[in-house]
Amino acid sequence: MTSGKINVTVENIFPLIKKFLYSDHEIFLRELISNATDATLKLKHLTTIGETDVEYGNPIIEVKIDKENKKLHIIDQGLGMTKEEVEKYINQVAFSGAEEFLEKYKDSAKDSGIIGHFGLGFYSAFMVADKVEIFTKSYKGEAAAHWTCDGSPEYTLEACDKADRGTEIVLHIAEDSLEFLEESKIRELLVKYNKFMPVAIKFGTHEEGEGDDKVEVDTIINNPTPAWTKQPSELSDEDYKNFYRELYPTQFEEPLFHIHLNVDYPFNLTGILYFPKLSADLSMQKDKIQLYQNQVFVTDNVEGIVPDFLTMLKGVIDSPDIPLNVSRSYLQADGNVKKISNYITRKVADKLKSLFNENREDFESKWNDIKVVLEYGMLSEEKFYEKATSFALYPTVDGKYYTLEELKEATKDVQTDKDGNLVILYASNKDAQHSYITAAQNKGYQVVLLDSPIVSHLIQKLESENEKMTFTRVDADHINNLIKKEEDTISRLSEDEQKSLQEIVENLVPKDKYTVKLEAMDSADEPFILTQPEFMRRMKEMSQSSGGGGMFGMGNLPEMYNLTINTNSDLASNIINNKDEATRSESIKQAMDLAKLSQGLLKGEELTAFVKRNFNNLK
Ligand SMILES: Nc1ncnc2c1ncn2[C@@H]1O[C@H](COP(=O)(O)OP(=O)(O)OP(=O)(O)O)[C@@H](O)[C@H]1O
Repeated sequence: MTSGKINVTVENIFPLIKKFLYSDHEIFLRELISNATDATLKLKHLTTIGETDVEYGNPIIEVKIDKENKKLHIIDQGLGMTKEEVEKYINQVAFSGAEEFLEKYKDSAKDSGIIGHFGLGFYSAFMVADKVEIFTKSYKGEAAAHWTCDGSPEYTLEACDKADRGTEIVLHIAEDSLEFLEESKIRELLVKYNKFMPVAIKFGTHEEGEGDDKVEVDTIINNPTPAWTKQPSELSDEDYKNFYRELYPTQFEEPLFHIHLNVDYPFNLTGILYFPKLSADLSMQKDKIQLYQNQVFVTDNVEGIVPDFLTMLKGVIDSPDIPLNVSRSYLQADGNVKKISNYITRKVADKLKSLFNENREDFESKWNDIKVVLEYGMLSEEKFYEKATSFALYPTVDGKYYTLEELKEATKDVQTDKDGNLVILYASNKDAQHSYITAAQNKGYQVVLLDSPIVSHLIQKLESENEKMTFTRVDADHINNLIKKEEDTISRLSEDEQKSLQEIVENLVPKDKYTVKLEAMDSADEPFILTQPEFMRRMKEMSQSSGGGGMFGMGNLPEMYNLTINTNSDLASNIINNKDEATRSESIKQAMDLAKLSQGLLKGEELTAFVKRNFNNLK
């Protein structure tokens, strides 16, 4: 028997490990199963390259709870360790055997999927155990070894009579960590971290079959070959959908489509991303993208790794090239991570483009479910904006879908104003802006429906990228003024009459809310029209959706409206010709209320008074 001191510079490293190594104590199980997986895959590798002729067979890893004795066992059938190796790999903390193995078998081991490289994983066992034992027998056939350590730097190492190849780690669970002896807790951790690890993991048994045929079989908690580890050519649409269900068993909605990521140079990354149907409440997206390293779950916080606008997607990414245990700001500065993020953006854009090209009708039918993500991407990632010009869609209120180029082509003849600007008309709400939409359609204009929350920002961007093109909401002005053409209708009222009409109305409506304008329009057009100018409204919307105090301090701007009076309407003539001030005021009030009503602005007390007054008039 040997005994000695574990070779560390700090006298007692274990309290430190316990406190600081990982804030999450539960990851000890992930670390130990990773070691067991590594040991198994290393043996597989050695048999593949003919270094050993031991029978590899069908090895599994077993996790066993011994509640009575407060022990947790992790047993593998991997390559095991000789006494010297325990000495070297376990006693020399922070000397990682995985790295040495990879160094030695550099070229051939690259694709073997070996996980460990920090060299502290094993010691995370002391976060939950006050004593740890290792029983291990090397594939080399030497006598088995038994190592014991009670959390102080002293250990013992002696021979033992373990007969089978492999390693058994026994954790004597500490009093403050007894939860790790609960079956439900261990199952939860296995499912969280090891659901897709590459070696089968047994946790308990269950019965299968009926009656006399009933047999007890091992319960394997993982799928060692998840879809993302396969080639896209091996997978059908149904396989991708099944994998989605495997990832999110409580999710009933099917994904809209998937993107298979697969690259090994200049960094290694595999994965499958899914476009989910987004719920209206984006903050509700609770099933997030999961990050794995060689099939070991790491985190579902992929901020900084996946571009912001894609964090609403679901699925997995697996990359050994993402540095872990580092701060998020470091991540963002890491060159590899930036490349990974760019690659993901590009793949997503390419996939969208091919979906658009291959089946445009289908793509159009999905547009409403994906547009928020894409529009957000166009705003936040310049590269994505460039690619998206070929597939971003602008649906009209009557269900036609145009790309921006097609929209320009379809509208340029009728919607170019006298200064040569193409005016794209849009609505944000089909019902609320119904009368304006109809008026525009009657003129032969196309009205696109842009109703995502960030639309004001998007059209600002589109205007700055496209010369001589502006967006105007259908209700931003009277139909005749939306697209200013060179045609002046003659006014029925003389200049003097117009002046006095303006004065009469201005005296009756609050000046700080309404700007009164006279306009000679078709006599059949509405006599009083309220509109909110595009610029004012858009600035207000943008400052609201940017949060905080608002862009340019415009968050608190009062609502300002243009009140346009149609000087060719009968009502305008009546007001001028009516010399009785009381009835004149009454008809102006009535007209004002009707104009407000059509904008949805007549509310509360005003609405009650309006309804009452009109009923009275019917008496
Ligand atoms: N179950 C096991 N079977 C065989 N060797 C093992 C086993 N567990 C640990 N070892 C050996 O001990 C070494 C140290 O393990 P440890 O977990 O501390 O570091 P690592 O796995 O190399 O890196 P990481 O910190 O990323 O886990 C391993 O590299 C391996 O050589």
